Amino acid sequence: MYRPFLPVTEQTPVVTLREGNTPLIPAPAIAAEIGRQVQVWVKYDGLNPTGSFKDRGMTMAISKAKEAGAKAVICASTGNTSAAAAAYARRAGIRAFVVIPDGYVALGKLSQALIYGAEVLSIKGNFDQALKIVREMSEQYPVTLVNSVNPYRLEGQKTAAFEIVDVLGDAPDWLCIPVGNAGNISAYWMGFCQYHQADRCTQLPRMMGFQAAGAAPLISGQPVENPETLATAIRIGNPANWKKAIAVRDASQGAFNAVTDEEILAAYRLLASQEGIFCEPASAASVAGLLKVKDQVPTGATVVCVLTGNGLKDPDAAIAHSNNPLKQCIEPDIEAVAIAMGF
Ligand SMILES: N[C@@H](CCOP(=O)(O)O)C(=O)O
Repeated sequence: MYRPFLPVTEQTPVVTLREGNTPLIPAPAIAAEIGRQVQVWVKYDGLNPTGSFKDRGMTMAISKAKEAGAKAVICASTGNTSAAAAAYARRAGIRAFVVIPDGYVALGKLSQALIYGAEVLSIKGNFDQALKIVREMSEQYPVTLVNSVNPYRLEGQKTAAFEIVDVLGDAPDWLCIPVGNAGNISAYWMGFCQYHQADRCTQLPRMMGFQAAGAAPLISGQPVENPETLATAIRIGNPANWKKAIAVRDASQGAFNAVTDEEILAAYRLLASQEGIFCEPASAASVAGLLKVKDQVPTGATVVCVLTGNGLKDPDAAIAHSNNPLKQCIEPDIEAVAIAMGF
């Protein structure tokens, strides 16, 4: 459907798992927190084949790598990129190497990379150090880099913007999005701009980017040497797409803000308990950010919050931060269960 907007030809061996076409879901509970007839939607990209938005970019990056004859791909990852790279490389019959920060990749993501057959190397360092290594590796060895510095990644990821316009009939007034390595905000903007040029929408959104307070280089203006946040997907201190993201913010008259881990967790719980939507913690930064700046939302505005990854990616976070304690060790009879249920 979006082929005319993508750099593919008849010769491109398209490697796909039928990614994209994810739901744009109304979020009335979040809208009620803001009031003033503001409409809030969430773009739930956690419903992609490997559970995150990375699949949109990886179908393009791996297809183009295969077209160019690559035999191996490499990425640094906080988890989602590694899962997507591993799955699409397997589908293409290409080797995948992933370099991850030891101890900071959520369980679901690590298990995905392993079961898809990636060769996983965990370093005693953070994501920024891992990215530096894989960039150098791709310059010195026959491996194609599939992080978001690969331009085909952003080409694929821009399709999420097309889908939003196709559902809403126009671009939203605001797009709220988590910012880690800052590729996705750049991809969305490219998508909105291309659709605008093609007369598919009449306006462009303000791009509102949100980083975790402990990993907020785009807000402080300085790289963060030791980024820290429970939102491990955006635990990045020196984003590869830094300059692009600043250009997007300025061109869209948008803004970047930081949200604390407590604000992220409050939004994470709100999404699950009020909207029935289970995303990973980093995804909830978009909603946490919207709620933080809610007084700035124009009356009657349409706002889309991007939810980048599925909650099942990080089951430890859900168990640790749920308000609902597990009622354990109940005797196996109906009376004991009824009492535990409060009847
Ligand atoms: N959160 C990311 C970090 C790498 O981002 P990328 O978009 O440059 O691949 C991940 O999932 O690894």
